[in-house]
Amino acid sequence: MSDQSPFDTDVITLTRFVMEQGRKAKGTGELTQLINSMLTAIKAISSAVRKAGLAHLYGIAGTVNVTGDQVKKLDVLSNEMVINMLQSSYSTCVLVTEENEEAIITPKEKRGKYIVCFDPLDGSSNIDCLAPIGTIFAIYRKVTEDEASEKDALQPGRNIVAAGYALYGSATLVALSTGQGVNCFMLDPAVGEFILVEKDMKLKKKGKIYSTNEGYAKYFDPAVTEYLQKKKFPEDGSAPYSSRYVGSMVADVHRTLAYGGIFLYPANSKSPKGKLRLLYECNPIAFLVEQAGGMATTGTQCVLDVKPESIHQRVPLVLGSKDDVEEYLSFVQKHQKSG
Ligand SMILES: O=P(O)(O)OC[C@H]1O[C@](O)(COP(=O)(O)O)[C@@H](O)[C@@H]1O
Ligand SMILES: [Mg+2]
Ligand SMILES: [Mg+2]
Ligand SMILES: [Mg+2]
Repeated sequence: MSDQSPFDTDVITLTRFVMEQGRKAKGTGELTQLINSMLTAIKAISSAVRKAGLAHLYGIAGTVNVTGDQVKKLDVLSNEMVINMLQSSYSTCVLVTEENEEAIITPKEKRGKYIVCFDPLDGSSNIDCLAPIGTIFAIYRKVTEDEASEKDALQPGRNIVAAGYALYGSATLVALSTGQGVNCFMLDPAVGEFILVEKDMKLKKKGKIYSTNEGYAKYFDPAVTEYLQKKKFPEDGSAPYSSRYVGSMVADVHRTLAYGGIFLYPANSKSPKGKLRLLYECNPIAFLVEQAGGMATTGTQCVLDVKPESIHQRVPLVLGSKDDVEEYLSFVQKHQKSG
């Protein structure tokens, strides 16, 4: 059929893409099953997000989660959806989610070899104002013969087998990497499939946008303050950077991947470890950013090299275009030297 036809009869869906990658890796198909189950949850969350206002799904659920976040109704619904879809894929043994204090051990009869750390709904503070929100996940292989436990999830991000995020924005997009670059797929609601829209996405070496919540400027470390000052008042005659901040990590990260630049959620005097959680926000996102040729650092080491100590631990996060992150690190080093 000519490629001028309006209907692609050989469309690359995410399901097909994952099966082909699994076949190439001569895998058992378990990872394919797992990712496809994650996609089912994402499609269901996308549908719920888009009718939340009509289905009275806005607002708070009335509880606070283990990291002190006020839990929204969509947080709870998304969390249950992901847990149920993943456990019924017969490919998981341990789940870690932002919304459960303890790790969830898959019932023996449904157990597989993968651990999934996920943020079922990212950007909860933006739900009721219709700003973009997302879902984030990282998949690891169980590496010990011990009985499945929370310890299986305490692996450095370098061990990630696959990671991705869904962005519920003007369209629903999934960015996924299984270690061979980042591919982006857009949901075609008419077909209910994610269609490949961008192969092997690469971050620009340097951008023109910085993204951070400047409401914390009073609490910023001097290195952050000086770095941001240089972005606003460059002394080399270059144009100042633009500032963009959605307040949903997935939205701010996807814009950084698409346009280049730098996203910062650093430590500050109020939050000495920053706010974002290592296992289900920083690690999966850092994996994708590195796969797209960018950098993701805590300020003192690559995010993916951090050895996790607890499942909800926070780390400072600065990520984006290599030149921008390296420039930021030069300010951190300068202030470390001057003590
Ligand atoms: O409001 P702040 O302090 O700028 O924090 C915004 C950050 O908090 C988050 O909403 C935290 O994620 P959750 O919504 O999943 O708890 C991130 O998506 C976002 O980057
Ligand atoms: Mg939260
Ligand atoms: Mg989040
Ligand atoms: Mg969340």
